[in-house]
Amino acid sequence: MKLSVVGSGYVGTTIAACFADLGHEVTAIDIDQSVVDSLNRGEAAIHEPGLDELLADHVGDRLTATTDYSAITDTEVTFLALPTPSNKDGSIDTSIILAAAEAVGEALANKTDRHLVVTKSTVTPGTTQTEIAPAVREAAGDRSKRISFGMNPEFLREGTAVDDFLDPDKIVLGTEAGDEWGVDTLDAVFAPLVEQTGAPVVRTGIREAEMIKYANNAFLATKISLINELGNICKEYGVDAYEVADAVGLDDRIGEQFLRSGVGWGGSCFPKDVAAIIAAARQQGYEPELLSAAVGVNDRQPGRLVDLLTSHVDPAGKRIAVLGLAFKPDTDDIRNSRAIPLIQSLLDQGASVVAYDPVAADNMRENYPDIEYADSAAAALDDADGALVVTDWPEFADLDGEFDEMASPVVVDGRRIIERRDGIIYEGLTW
Ligand SMILES: NC(=O)C1=CN([C@@H]2O[C@H](COP(=O)(O)OP(=O)(O)OC[C@H]3O[C@@H](n4cnc5c(N)ncnc54)[C@H](O)[C@@H]3O)[C@@H](O)[C@H]2O)C=CC1
Ligand SMILES: O=C(O)[C@H]1O[C@H](OP(=O)(O)OP(=O)(O)OC[C@H]2O[C@@H](n3ccc(=O)[nH]c3=O)[C@H](O)[C@@H]2O)[C@H](O)[C@@H](O)[C@@H]1O
Repeated sequence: MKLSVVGSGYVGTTIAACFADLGHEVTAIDIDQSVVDSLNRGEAAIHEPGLDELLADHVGDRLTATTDYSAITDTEVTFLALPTPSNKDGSIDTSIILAAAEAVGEALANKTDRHLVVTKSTVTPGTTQTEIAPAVREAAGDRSKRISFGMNPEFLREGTAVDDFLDPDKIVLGTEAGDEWGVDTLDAVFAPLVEQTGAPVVRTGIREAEMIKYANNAFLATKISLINELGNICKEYGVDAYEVADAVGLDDRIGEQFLRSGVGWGGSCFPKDVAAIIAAARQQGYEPELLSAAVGVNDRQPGRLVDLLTSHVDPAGKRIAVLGLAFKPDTDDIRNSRAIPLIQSLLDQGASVVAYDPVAADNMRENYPDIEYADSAAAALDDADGALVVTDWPEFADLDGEFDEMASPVVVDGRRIIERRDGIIYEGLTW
């Protein structure tokens, strides 16, 4: 099939490359010329394992990128993979996706055949039908009756995006009631993936599909906050939260995943999506107490990490190493990284911060141009009076003699990645 994907960020680039890999002909559309140029060279503008290999296989053949929306008219289905950032009150800002929807509608005004527009972005229940569809339809004018709408939430994780997309736990396809053509068309897009993986397909309504995405992320974020709360209690007792979580996770009803306690959840989605569903619930007149508490626990964890450091060393005027800047390993994404409140708190207390991350330093430099960025964990630790471990990059597990070079070897681990060892003062956040 011929598909177009509007927005070539983490989700758009991944799904465009994966759809091409599944045999579809894909046109990626982005407003940013440099993103388009980079894609057409076969290079992703983002760091995501396996993506460049897929691009190398398919760019110039089944995958091309352009800034020209008119390319949509030559495709059957358009996926909208645009950002849906937070407004101040936590609700989603739909201005970017609506601008794209309008541009899609303008292009479709020149198409005679039927077309399916699918929301891939995370949007609160009702957004596709009450905002996106009207924006497309108004711009498409007379042709608007030939346009169907769908919602296909994305569950991929950054760092494992390609594997997650090509081996999903589930595929959720939301369409409008009675729109058989829409159902069949969306089914056809995913048929090669279903054939390849046997993944279960959930066929549902558009609002249900929108809500499933929020329920999924709210559940996972709350699960982490719950294990963090329990971990904080474990720390008070001197009990190892990881031993507790390992045992608790053996209960099939709980499951072993997402029970790693520590400095909390960051990234572009959990914070934004939990805030959005809280705001949306409030708009409906419901006050979601548990989700607000999950955010509260998460917001508190970085402060607890700094408190553990200050219980051993006063950061004022001291050189403090921050190991890990990305919100999780295998990505250069620093959006809502726990490193941000940590660095800020250290600077507020007068510390001289030296940060290290294998791939995310350049992104953090935009937020904090004036702190020192080391080329290696060893260089960051050299002569440091304390170290905070923020991201569980596997290379940190190999650190050993590097700690001997610290001026005062206080290591506070927010991710359980460093081994407790002789010669260092080691504090785990929840163990
Ligand atoms: N990042 C992730 O892991 C996941 C994100 N999502 C959701 O997917 C959506 C997209 O997120 P990301 O891919 O992370 O965003 P992103 O910020 O990485 O990429 C967005 C892209 O859209 C482009 N763009 C902006 N305005 C445009 C326009 N009018 N026309 C064409 N292109 C335009 C930008 O230049 C950028 O390349 C969001 O709703 C997010 O919540 C869902 C699952 C996973
Ligand atoms: O909607 C999204 O964008 C995506 O959000 C998350 O994916 P992602 O944010 O890429 O990363 P995760 O692996 O879920 O980690 C999120 C945060 O939780 C933290 N985390 C994760 C697991 C855990 O046990 N403990 C923990 O603190 C990570 O360090 C990270 O800061 C979801 O896992 C994806 O299913 C979803 O598609």
